Amino acid sequence: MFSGRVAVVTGSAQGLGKVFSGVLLERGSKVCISDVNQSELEKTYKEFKSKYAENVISQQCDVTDSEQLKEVFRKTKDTYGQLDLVVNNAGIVNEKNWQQCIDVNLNGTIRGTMLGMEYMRKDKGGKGGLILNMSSLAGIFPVNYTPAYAASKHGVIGYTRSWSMHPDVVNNGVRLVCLCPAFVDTDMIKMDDDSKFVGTDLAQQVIEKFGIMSTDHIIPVFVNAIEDEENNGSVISITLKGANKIPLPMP
Ligand SMILES: NC(=O)C1=CN([C@@H]2O[C@H](COP(=O)(O)OP(=O)(O)OC[C@H]3O[C@@H](n4cnc5c(N)ncnc54)[C@H](O)[C@@H]3O)[C@@H](O)[C@H]2O)C=CC1
Ligand SMILES: CCCCCC(=O)/C=C/C=C\C=C\C=C\[C@@H](O)[C@@H](O)CCCC(=O)O
Repeated sequence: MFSGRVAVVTGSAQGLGKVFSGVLLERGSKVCISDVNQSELEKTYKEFKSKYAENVISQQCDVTDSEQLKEVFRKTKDTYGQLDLVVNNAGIVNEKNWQQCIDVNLNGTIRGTMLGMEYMRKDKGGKGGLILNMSSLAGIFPVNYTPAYAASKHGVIGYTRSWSMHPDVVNNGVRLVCLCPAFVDTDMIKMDDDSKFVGTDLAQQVIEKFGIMSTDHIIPVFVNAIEDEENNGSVISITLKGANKIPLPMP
């Protein structure tokens, strides 16, 4: 299932993207890691390269820049000859610069999804594959201290679910899944920047309510989404209590 498969993971210099890339490499996949943060990307690349040799390549990429993202896909296909998995993981929280928040989280995911379909659809020369989009519990619940972030993550769910129901996509072997974790122990949830939230105290209260998961807690759900080839269109919440498929709301 993993051995010999080829993946692109955005925002993979650190945090969940780095963990996901490590999981794929450990299981024998080939991975193109990419991130806007060149210095962190370089460090992660060196770390992975020493363990996984030619199974890892790296390409700096800001997901708000279509040409840079296209280059990630081009380089991956040129190097490994195929593409089987796209993890649209790059994300930020920034309520002051809400435009950037939407552009990275939602538009970046849309760009990566469109490229993923272009490279993996059977009618376009691909072999089918999985597009795994990172949403959040903030894509399911309203979040009063991060409205733009919540909007971006609600958008990721709507976008992913919509394509997963398109016959041209389903019939050409591409499936799409959304992961929606609660708080995970990465730099994203650090209270280190006033521009992140509208009300750090409100954020703290909700973090206390949900608790903080280790990145390890997300791995089995990530692995299962890849292994379960019947899984298309799922939106999976992940909290300390476990993982659940969120049913479609009925009007
Ligand atoms: N940490 C958490 O509590 C949760 C995180 N998520 C989502 O998981 C994903 C990963 O987040 P974390 O690892 O927690 O955060 P993180 O802050 O540790 O990592 C995010 C990575 O994305 C990169 N990035 C930011 N802007 C970018 C851009 N324009 N282009 C390319 N890369 C860019 C960063 O440089 C960083 O390496 C995000 O989409 C986030 O919204 C979802 C739910 C909970
Ligand atoms: C603080 C960093 C945010 C970015 C990381 C992230 O995506 C984490 C999100 C985690 C969970 C958010 C959930 C918020 C829910 C509440 O706003 C509330 O509406 C839930 C009410 C549920 C209930 O009443 O039981």
